[in-house]
Amino acid sequence: MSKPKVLISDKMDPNAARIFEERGCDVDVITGETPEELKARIGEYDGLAIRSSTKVTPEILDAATNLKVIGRAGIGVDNVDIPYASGKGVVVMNTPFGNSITTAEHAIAMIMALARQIPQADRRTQAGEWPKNDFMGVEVTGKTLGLIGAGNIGSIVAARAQGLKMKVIAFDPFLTEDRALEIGVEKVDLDTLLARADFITLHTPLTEETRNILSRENLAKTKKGVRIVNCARGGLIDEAALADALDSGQVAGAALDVFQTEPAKDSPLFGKPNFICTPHLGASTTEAQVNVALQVAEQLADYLVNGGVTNALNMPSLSAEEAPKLRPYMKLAENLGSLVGQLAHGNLTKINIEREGAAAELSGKPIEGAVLAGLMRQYSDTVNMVNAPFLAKERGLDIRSIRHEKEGAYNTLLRVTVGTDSGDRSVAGTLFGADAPRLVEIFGVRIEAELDGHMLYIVNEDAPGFIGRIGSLLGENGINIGTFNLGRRAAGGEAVLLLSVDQPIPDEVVKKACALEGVKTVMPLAF
Ligand SMILES: NC(=O)c1ccc[n+]([C@@H]2O[C@H](COP(=O)([O-])OP(=O)(O)OC[C@H]3O[C@@H](n4cnc5c(N)ncnc54)[C@H](O)[C@@H]3O)[C@@H](O)[C@H]2O)c1
Ligand SMILES: O=C(O)[C@H](O)COP(=O)(O)O
Repeated sequence: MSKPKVLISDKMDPNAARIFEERGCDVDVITGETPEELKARIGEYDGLAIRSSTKVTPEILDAATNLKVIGRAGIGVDNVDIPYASGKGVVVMNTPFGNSITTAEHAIAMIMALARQIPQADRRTQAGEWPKNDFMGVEVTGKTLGLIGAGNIGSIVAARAQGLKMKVIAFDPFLTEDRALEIGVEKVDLDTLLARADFITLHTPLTEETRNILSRENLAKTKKGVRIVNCARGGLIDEAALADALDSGQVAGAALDVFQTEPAKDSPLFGKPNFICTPHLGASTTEAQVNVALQVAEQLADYLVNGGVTNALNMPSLSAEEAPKLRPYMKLAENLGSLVGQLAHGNLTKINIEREGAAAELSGKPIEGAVLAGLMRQYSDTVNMVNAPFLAKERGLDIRSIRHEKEGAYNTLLRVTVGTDSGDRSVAGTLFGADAPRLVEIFGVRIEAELDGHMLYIVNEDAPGFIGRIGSLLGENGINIGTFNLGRRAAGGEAVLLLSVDQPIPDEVVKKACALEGVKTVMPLAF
């Protein structure tokens, strides 16, 4: 049998190539190629090892006719089109913890550099100026640090900042009071954090919820003279608004490691006296790069040589025997988790996963993992079916798997109920035939829908003419409807509409839909 072939397409510690060879793979290290060059080459390879520079787009994946696995030596996988890779049957793995300490240390270094303007003072001192009177710093002792995102990296930053005698407050919808207590931070809402923090540091993935979380409006709500650090992802801050806030003095200093467009060759922030930056160096230490290179090579080689799955973002760990029976349930479970995660807002406290009829005969753990991965992917791009239950428990979520042997209206059913501040919310689904997952109930309303691609969820008053109005609105905006699914509580009561559409729905169309007569809720969804 020929050896699996792996391409390392981003700069990576040489230990990665060594491990691939030792584990029985052929490996090429070819970095810095253009997308066209990579597209021409990728067809030869079974495995692809990357960092953040290689963009794994649908075009690359279409050309990757032999590709079985992509390994990200690092955390963020926003450079990989995971749904498209999943559709092509390509497993995507990352190394969720290998560079967390290093990145947290970079954030702390940025906080200190901002407090004492070290880069600016260094530049002028080395230019022979000796500008001793131009750099009055601030102490961090006793200051309030606001964490936006208190996951792996955020909680390490919290521990380090506490060592510096800072008071740490955190905004993170997935942070439970127990976990907050454990890491010694005060859990607050975003507006409180903005109003109270002397320093703000961001540690969330880039999602639809976090994009622009420091918008112009939110920057205006900050404490005057705040200092801001972003070592997470570009796109979390409105860079033009930040530049204005630095000019006005609302923000006293900002330090970015990541930019909306990378490589950042130009930015409204460049040249501002109170702005410092690094070129996405958060993970760049010898220690972190050795960690992630070793881990990614071990994981990819194990999958290619032995079929073992570790830290996969789009695949559960399954034995060869169970796999075919469980696979359609896993898809249903992940979709139900994702649906309830996208629709249920507020602090989640509990999750009940009920299996009824034929589903009750199956192993509960993979189904639980799939529900939690779907649910938590809204909050973190490091979550997978293997680590989702662990992360959910660590964050204090009360998770219950419940079996009902007796069949109800369906001979097999999964029901996911989440408890939030505003009450319990529940969705349910079944399989049509042996393997076609279908949603059959949403928040108490019976409906039948396939959850796939881009969708629009609408709750409206059940009244004549509404379907025509929404159809016309989407048509006028060039949005093609794929499927149209309706349900209602009672005639003339609340109705639910779930549409699948061929493209993402722009914000302005969502706003127009919200303004239609009788509409109560409009939410774009993605599966
Ligand atoms: N600069 C770098 O080189 C570098 C290196 C490593 C990681 N990163 C990035 O850092 C980020 C954090 O990594 P991590 O390992 O801590 O991830 P993580 O998944 O452990 O933590 C992310 C946290 O963000 C929280 N979150 C999600 N949505 C939120 C929202 N709307 N508001 C507030 N909090 C929200 C989650 O609940 C979670 O606790 C990722 O984007 C990762 O890609 C950057
Ligand atoms: O998400 C990550 O792990 C970081 O952004 C590191 O990216 P890099 O490996 O390209 O430095």
